[in-house]
Amino acid sequence: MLSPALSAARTAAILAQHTPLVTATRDGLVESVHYGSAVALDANGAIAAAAGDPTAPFYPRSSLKPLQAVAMVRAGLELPADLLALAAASHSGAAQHRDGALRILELHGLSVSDFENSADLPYGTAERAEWLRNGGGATQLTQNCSGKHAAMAATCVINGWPVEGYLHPDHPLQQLVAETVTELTDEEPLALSTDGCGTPLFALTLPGMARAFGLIARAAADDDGTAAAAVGLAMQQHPEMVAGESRDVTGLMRLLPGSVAKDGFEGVQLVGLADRSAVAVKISDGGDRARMPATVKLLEALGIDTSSLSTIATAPVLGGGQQVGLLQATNFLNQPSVPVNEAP
Ligand SMILES: NC(=O)C[C@H](N)C(=O)O
Repeated sequence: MLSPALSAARTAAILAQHTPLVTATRDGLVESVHYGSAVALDANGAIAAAAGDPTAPFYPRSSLKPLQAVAMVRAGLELPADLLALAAASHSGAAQHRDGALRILELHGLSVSDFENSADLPYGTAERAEWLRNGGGATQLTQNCSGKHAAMAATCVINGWPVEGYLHPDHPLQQLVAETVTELTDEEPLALSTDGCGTPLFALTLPGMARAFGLIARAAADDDGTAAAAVGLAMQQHPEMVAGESRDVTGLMRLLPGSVAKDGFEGVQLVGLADRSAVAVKISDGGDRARMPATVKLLEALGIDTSSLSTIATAPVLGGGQQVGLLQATNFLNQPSVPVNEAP
C-alpha cells in the first residue's frame, strides 16, 4: 500500500545531495549552476556512471507516460502508432496533437467533456503564441497531457470501467498503472502524489526509471510483440507526436536511432537505448534548459557517439545578440561522489 505524499519533515530529512551538473558561463565567468543527480545503466542494468544522489526519491512527472502507456496497451488499448506515441507524449499543442487527442476520443465514443485533466495553454512556444493570436485560452485539449488522458478514458471504455473518476488512485486503471510501474522499474514507489495534470504520480529513483526505459527500448529493438515494444516503436516512429517540432526530445530521438526519450517537468530526462542501457537525469532546481546537456554527458559515458547531438548538448549564452558564453555540462562524472542518503 502506498503511503500518501511525504510529509514536509520527511522530505527535509531526505533532501538529496545533488551535485553541479550544468553551468552557464558568460565571458568565462560561471554565471549560473544547475545542481542535480544523474545515472547511467549499462546493458545489464548495472550502474555504469552516477553523480549526485541517484537513489534519492524524485517525481518523474511526465517521464512516467511511456510506462503508463504500457499499462494501457496491456489493458487492451489498440491505437495506430501516431496516436499511441501521443498517448505517451507531453505534446506541444500543435494541430496534429490536438487532432490526434480528438481522434482517440472519437474512436472510443468519447468527447472532450470526458477529459479530467487540468486546462492549460499549448506547451510549445510557437504553438502557444499562435493559439493566443487566434484568441484561444487554456483548455484541456491543448494541455500537454491530453493524448494520455484521451488514451486513459479510452482504456476505461474498452474495459467497461467507469470513465468518470479515471484519475482516482483506486480506479482499476490507476491500480493497473501502479502495478506496471512497479514491475518495469522493479521498485515499490516511495510515495504517491498528484501530477500537474491530475494523474497519480509516484516517487521513484533514477535507476528505477532508467531500468524501465532500458526495457522499453530493448523491447522495441527486439520487436518482441509486447506492450513495451508497441509503445517504444510508436514513440520511435513518431517522435514529432511525443513532443513537437523544435523540441529537444523529438530531436534526440531523430538523431539517436533506437532511443526512446521522454522529458518531465521540473528538469527530468530519461533515455533508453536498444541494448537496454539507459540514462536518467533530475535537475534539482527544475531548470528545463539543463536536462539535455547532462543527458548527453551520460550518453557519452556509455560510449555512445554523441557527435550528432552537439546542438542539444550545449546552448549559446548571448550578449547583445552575439555568443559570449555557453550552457554546458560540468565534468560531473569525474567529481568525487557525494554520500548517498540512507534509504527512507
Ligand atoms: N510534462 C510534464 O511533466 C507535465 C506533467 N505531467 C504535468 O501535468 O504537470
